[in-house]
Amino acid sequence: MADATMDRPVLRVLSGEAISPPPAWMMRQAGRYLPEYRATRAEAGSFLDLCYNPAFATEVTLQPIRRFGFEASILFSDILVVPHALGQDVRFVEGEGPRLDALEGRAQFERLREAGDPAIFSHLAPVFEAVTRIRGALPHETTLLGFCGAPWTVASYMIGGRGTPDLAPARALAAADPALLDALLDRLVTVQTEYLVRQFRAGVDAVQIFESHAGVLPESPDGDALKRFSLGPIARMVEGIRAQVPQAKIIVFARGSGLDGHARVVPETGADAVGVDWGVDLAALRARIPATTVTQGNLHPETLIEGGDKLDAAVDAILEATAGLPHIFNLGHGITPQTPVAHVERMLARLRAGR
Ligand SMILES: Cc1c2[nH]c(c1CCC(=O)O)Cc1[nH]c(c(CCC(=O)O)c1C)Cc1[nH]c(c(CCC(=O)O)c1C)Cc1[nH]c(c(C)c1CCC(=O)O)C2
Repeated sequence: MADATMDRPVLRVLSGEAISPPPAWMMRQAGRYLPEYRATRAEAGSFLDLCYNPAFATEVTLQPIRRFGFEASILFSDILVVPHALGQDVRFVEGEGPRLDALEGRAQFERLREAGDPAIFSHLAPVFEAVTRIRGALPHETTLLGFCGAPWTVASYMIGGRGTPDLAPARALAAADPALLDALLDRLVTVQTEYLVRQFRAGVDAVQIFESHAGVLPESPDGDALKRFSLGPIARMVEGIRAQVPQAKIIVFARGSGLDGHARVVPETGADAVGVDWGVDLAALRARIPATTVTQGNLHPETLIEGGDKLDAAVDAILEATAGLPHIFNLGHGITPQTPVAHVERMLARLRAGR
């Protein structure tokens, strides 16, 4: 492990080292903007068939590494395989996104698998198999990232049955039956702690926890909803993972939590790095947090679509805001299907110009 850490630039940054230019990867780097992804996806069948087939999942994970030589590779899967493993029906509707059988109250909660049910991890076995294959196929110096969704983000999909802009169903359940929401969050903390531990045992070098819905939370009686519903449950996962994998490197991406929320991520969760969304002023965040804190991300996915001089300037601004500081280059949210591949190449050329 110690040797691999020294050889893998992303792991070195996660240990606190500033590298210039910073190592790079992109959220959703295996996805529909790549023709080779669309071809494999067509061959695999449905999106979930792709996720649960270790050979196909390995192939699409490696595609962006072959094409662009990113310094990190992220396991190809989805945050919603966990509700699926808990026994909830999950489908991906073409052009519309995920659909789950909404968890509206106690009756549906009682039907979910209990945290200790071995069927949960036999359902997820193809994910661990994919991790081991990917690690075996990646260049030695490429960091392999595992991931899962944060408890609140996953719970909001389980309750709403789909992505909704205001998360009204999840917030309504929180108001009507707060104990039920707590029970659901607890189950997700327990199951996903073990899920990430098993990803480490299968071969990932680090993990990212995606709190995509940190910007929309229920009311909390103590006025600190971010702690109660998001950072608190994530902190319990971080502690649980480290109890079993002491050297585990963990990135937390709390999208929509604002400058204050981003500044709280590392101190309040114990994570090694904070993922920065595109809405946050990176220079202002860096001025607020200790120089030793590791940051990642921030490039607006729309700027990548736009390309040209604006893209160059945005890359330069990120380099300037993080000069001499530990930073991993990334977007501030996932790359979208309409992004031209040539713009990704331009972004990397600008970034690597000084190398
Ligand atoms: C909220 C969320 C989901 N999934 C994920 C999140 C958190 C990050 C974020 O906020 O975007 C995380 C995710 N989803 C996917 C990955 C794979 C690794 C990667 O390359 O980043 C990761 C890390 C593949 C995917 N997950 C999905 C796709 C597109 C599906 C396809 O190929 O048809 C991919 C490549 C589908 C998905 N999955 C999800 C949604 C809302 C959608 C539909 C949106 C869309 O269609 O782009 C749930």
